[in-house]
Amino acid sequence: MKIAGREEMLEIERYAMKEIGISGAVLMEIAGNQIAEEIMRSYPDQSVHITVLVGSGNNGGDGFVIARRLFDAGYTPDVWLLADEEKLEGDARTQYQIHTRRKLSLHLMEEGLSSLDETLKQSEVLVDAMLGTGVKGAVREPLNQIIEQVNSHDFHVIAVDIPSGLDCNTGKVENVAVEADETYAFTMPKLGFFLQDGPSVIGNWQVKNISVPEGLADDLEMNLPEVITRALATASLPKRPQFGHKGTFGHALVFGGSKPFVGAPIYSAHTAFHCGVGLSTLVIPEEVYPVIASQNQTALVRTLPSESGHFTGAGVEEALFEKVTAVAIGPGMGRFDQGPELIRDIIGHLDEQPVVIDADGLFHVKDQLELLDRYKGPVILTPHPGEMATLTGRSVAEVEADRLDIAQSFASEHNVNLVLKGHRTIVATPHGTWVNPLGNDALAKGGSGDVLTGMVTAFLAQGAAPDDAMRAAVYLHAASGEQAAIDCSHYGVTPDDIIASSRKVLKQLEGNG
Ligand SMILES: NC(=O)C1=CN([C@@H]2O[C@H](COP(=O)(O)OP(=O)(O)OC[C@H]3O[C@@H](n4cnc5c(N)ncnc54)[C@H](O)[C@@H]3O)[C@@H](O)[C@H]2O)[C@@H](O)CC1
Ligand SMILES: [K+]
Repeated sequence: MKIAGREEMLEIERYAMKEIGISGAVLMEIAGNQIAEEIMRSYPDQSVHITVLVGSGNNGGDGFVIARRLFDAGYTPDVWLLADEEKLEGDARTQYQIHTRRKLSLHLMEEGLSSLDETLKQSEVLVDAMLGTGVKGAVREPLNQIIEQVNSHDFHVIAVDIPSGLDCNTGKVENVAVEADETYAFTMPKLGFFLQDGPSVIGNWQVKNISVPEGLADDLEMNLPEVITRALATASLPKRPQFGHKGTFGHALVFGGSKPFVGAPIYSAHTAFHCGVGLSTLVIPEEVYPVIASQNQTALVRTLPSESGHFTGAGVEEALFEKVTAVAIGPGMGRFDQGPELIRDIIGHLDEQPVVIDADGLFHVKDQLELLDRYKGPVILTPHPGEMATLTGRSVAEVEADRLDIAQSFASEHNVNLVLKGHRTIVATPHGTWVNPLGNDALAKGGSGDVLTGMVTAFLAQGAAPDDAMRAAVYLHAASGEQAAIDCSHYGVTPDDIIASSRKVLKQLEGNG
């Protein structure tokens, strides 16, 4: 499922109209019909009090269609035109004329905001057709006040295409936006659904096909980001030959650990094991061996010389003699003077196997990014926004405000594969971008990132291509967090619960495949 920004959506719709020949009025009719049908399905009782708020642009035009279809089906919605009727243009004007010529009831702004508030107080369902993809900047008077009124009421809010006030491209809410329970997006979800404030205002979202198939984006040679759907995540999992032996399923190696962080590498190595690798090996500083050995049952363990609880940088060659098929560097590694050299040394000794760099591994690599482009095998980086800020020399706020572009350009510039973690995690390669639609607060805990590293490394070790491994891992990780929150509460989820839930989720995905 592709994701569009404002300009791409306009170009695709223009193409559908001009080159394919479906008129804007037809598109609007289909769009409005689709949402009216959803409302009628959810609310079969025609006495339900529905209010439709209609704005001045084409989003408002959709609102007129929804209202007309509801009237036709025996409902009696309150329809409010929140714009000067003289200024309506194009298809929206046509819909307004159909509405008034049909003598369907319509409230105008002259009736006053207090009268509108009276209507809102009695409403059970609110259809938000005020502003769509065309919103620019902060919402102006009086719509900003109306949106605040809408948000203060407790009815079911259905947003047409996008909640009014949410920026389609950036996901930013400048001053105010409708807080929707349901958003029905036409043709494709919009970028803003996944960025900044978007996830907190869109509610549950669904795409409605209005006879503009997303495939038109390919005709126009657009390289759009895609949603990691359940089907895509399933298809991205490595295939498992039924008669394979443990050598078939790869060997994951996790370089990490230090005196303050003994749990991190264990989480990564255990996760790899739970996600299908034949063998999982921990490479740790020898001083932490007793603690790690006492907590670890699944992974093989190798130790390297250490000093003050960290690797000294010596002995890398010995740790890599196994038939390793993927390497993770960083979980719990900490910061120490020899870190950059250690990373160089590990990468220098690898034989084109995929390498995942996370946590302080990213800190040690930040001043030698050329190393990544030079390496002949695939490189996967899994930064959270703070680590991404370190890698790019920006502030966390700058990274968060421009996640998608920053991830895309970093991946292309350094020829790496990137998982930019966050509430809606982004996967970027030099060739494509994907957005994970899942994830919750249960994942926001120390150790959760180490689990994700273990998942990516596991799938790479089993032979998945980097984009497949990243998509499968971020989806599995987030779905496991959601599952764990159901089983253990949002407060109580630990990394071990995420690992345990990942088996449930993998079982469901296996069943789908
Ligand atoms: N283009 C098409 O073919 C189709 C468009 N559709 C609908 O059209 C929408 C886009 O329509 P438009 O491009 O007309 O734009 P919108 O209807 O989203 O908004 C444009 C109107 O909002 C006003 N406006 C913009 N920024 C504002 C602000 N900050 N404060 C207050 N008012 C503001 C503008 O003056 C303009 O009148 C989509 O979201 C979708 O709902 C659908 O009907 C399907 C077909
Ligand atoms: K809207």
